[in-house]
Amino acid sequence: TTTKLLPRLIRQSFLAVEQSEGAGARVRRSIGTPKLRNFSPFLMLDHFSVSPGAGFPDHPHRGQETITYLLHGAMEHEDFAGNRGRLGPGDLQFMTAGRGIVHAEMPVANEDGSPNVGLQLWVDLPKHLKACEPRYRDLKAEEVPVVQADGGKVKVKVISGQSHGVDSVKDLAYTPVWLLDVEVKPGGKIVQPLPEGWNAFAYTLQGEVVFGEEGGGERRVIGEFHNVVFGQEGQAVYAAVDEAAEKSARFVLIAGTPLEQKVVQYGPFVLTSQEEVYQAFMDYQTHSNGFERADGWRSEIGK
Ligand SMILES: Nc1ccc(F)c(C(=O)c2c[nH]c3ncc(Cl)cc23)c1F
Ligand SMILES: [Fe+3]
Repeated sequence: TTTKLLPRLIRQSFLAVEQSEGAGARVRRSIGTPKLRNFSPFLMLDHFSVSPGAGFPDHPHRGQETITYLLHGAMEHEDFAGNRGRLGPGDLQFMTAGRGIVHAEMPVANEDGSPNVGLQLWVDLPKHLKACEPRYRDLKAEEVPVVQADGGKVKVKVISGQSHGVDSVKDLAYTPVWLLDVEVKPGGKIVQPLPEGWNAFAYTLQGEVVFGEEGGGERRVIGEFHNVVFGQEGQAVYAAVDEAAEKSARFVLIAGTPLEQKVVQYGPFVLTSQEEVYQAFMDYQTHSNGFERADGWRSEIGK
């Protein structure tokens, strides 16, 4: 007999509302708005849509990690250290800004003129790593293990963490984070254990998902572009798709260790005190303490 896993209960769920960001880009921000702050280690989640002519031209980061996941199309990135690359469909980039990065993130034209769509998650860095050297970890779509379950009705891309006994590639981000991309066909269901005590949420990308345990506590039917925040108690997230649903559902399930530290944020500068945020702003203006290479630098792609 398999021991039944205690369900994580839903703390809140809400629709992510579209807003402008960068230069002409559109994002559905579901973490980093008044609806959901103080959700350590998560600082921001943007579901972005961007076409050529728009983008995220030259801008700085300090004190956080960004995880960019391309869902459709491609994005180019270029930073002040000469790093340059392209993320295609299903690819990810784990960028540790640490003491300072200045870069641009711009869309690539798609033949059919469709926008480039993806997720960018900002994760707080532990205080002792906020001044670390910047680092990139690229994860190509083909490096992401995929596991099937529930007779093929469930498919999980194990981007980071573990699902149904399959482990992801290791050591992608400094702050421990699980990132699972889950697709459930009509009539399918999944019980996904998550590390106990971690903060966890789901963001729905397509279709309708029923979160909550059958015959157990509360169950909620969630449509697309919603953020579902789970309580820290419990061992697993229960999700299912109605047998009669017209199409499969897809959501990312994300969990991370809460960091016991203050979050003081001014845009892309995320530190633990007001003084350090002021210092970040000054360093960026004076090209100091990690922003030296910003002096006179302009990206090719962000022009
Ligand atoms: N104004 C402003 C200030 C600081 C930033 F970091 C950004 C920024 O780069 C992004 C914010 N959401 C994003 N989603 C996806 C991607 Cl690829 C980039 C971003 C930005 F736009
Ligand atoms: Fe950026």
